[in-house]
Amino acid sequence: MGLGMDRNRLFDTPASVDSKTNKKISSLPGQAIWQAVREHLKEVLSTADYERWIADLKLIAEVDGKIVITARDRLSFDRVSADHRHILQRIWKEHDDARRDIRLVCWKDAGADLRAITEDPWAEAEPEAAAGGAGNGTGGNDGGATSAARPSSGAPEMTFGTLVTGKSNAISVELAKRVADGQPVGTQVHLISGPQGTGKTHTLLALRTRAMETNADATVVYLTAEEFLSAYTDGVKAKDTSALKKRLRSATILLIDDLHRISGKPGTETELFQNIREVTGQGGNVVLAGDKTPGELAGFSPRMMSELKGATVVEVALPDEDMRRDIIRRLARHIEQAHPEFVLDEALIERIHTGIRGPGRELTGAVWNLFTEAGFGTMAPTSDMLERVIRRMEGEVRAPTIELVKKAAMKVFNVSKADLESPSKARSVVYPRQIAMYLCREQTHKSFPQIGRAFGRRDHTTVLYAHRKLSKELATDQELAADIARVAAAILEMQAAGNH
Ligand SMILES: Nc1ncnc2c1ncn2[C@@H]1O[C@H](COP(=O)(O)OP(=O)(O)OP(=O)(O)O)[C@@H](O)[C@H]1O
Repeated sequence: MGLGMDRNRLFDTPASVDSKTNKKISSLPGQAIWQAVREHLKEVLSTADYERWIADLKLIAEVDGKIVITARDRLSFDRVSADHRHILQRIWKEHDDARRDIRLVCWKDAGADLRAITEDPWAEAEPEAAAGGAGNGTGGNDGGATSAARPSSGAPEMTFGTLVTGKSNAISVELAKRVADGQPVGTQVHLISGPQGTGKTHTLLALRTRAMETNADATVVYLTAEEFLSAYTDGVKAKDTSALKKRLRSATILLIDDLHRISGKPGTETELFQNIREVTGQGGNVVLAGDKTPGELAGFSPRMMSELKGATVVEVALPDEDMRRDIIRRLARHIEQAHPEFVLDEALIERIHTGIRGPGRELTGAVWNLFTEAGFGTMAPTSDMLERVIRRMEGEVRAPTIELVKKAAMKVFNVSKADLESPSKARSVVYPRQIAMYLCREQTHKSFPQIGRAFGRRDHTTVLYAHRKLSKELATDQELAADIARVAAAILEMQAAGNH
């Protein structure tokens, strides 16, 4: 895959200086590095995550020494910021001898400085590709496949053959197989619920593959709730949602992933509800997946709740010990077929199982990281390599709580919790509060409204404003950057001391 190639060759164009901001800007820096970074990410992320969130990112410029990578819309910006920013940064630095920092921006919010030096990076995308992403809500079995289902190099396909089954997911797997095979399952709407990373997407995509293999008449449409939301919003803006409706209603099996992500959006939810009704009215099946049971879901309308409560609900739990070992073992064996040097013995498998505390996603992530550490499978993995992977991953994936971020800011700036949550506009309070809000957004994976509520029930726009302001100022304000780093260091220290 040519990793490491061109590491020292930067395709930088001569830098210019923006007269208003005084920032040094050059367009198209390090495209060769970006290519290598994308290949590397393809190896370490799941196929679904890579195709859904990374494949569409564009590197557009270098501004004041930072590499600017842009996401097409707020949805992908938010998701990449929350879930993949750290790994993107780390892998970039591995490939860039200059070890530049990355700045992630949403193209829709990009400032005039960036728009002045680069055209809309997606303008040239061929219509098919542009339509197949998060935009139009397609994703059936007829070639309009959703990004999540596209195969990529390396990772095993998400089928029932590669899904480890045990006590924690036996019922959801059985349900999915029955739906795929067209066997009656009682209701026509089904909800698979369970914690993140436990294989719900894997199950839906496996269902899809099986239905396509066994039933030529089946029309399977898979899309995430966010893709639905985004397609619906685009349709409303264009005053035409008919294409989305037509597509969804053609389904004999409709699969909607990450359902919880549209709770609290009444228009979208009503539209989804009507599509569900339409599919079931024609005798089709709908399988929804999300990280909450109907009882835990908040923010849905009574009509949608009643629909969900009438559904068959199957819960997926965290995998037990044997399943965890099996998830690691199966992926390792899969990689070994293409990379015979990459042999994971039982001791290493055991160490991944004990060292990585998270669910399936983190276990498979650890195997891919070890693969990378072992020269992309060109060397036998060793326990030293694995210890490095575990240290990196466990450091990276443990997000602090909002309360811990507050505590760290209180310690660094010597302010009280009451100050941070108060309406005070004194600079001595506003400054630490904004830094705490900024770090909450960067590190806790919480939404703007959740953070706002935790800071004296403030509106989410206050948090959004603080985050935008600091993100912008950080590029030029060394003192601010140092203060943010001090709070981030205090968070790490407190975590090391067992605080969460
Ligand atoms: N039981 C399992 N067998 C094999 N692989 C698994 C299993 N559980 C999880 N994985 C792997 O972990 C990764 C994450 O799984 P997946 O995306 O399906 O989880 P999820 O429950 O949908 O998560 P989220 O709620 O965050 O969307 C995938 O690469 C998947 O193949």
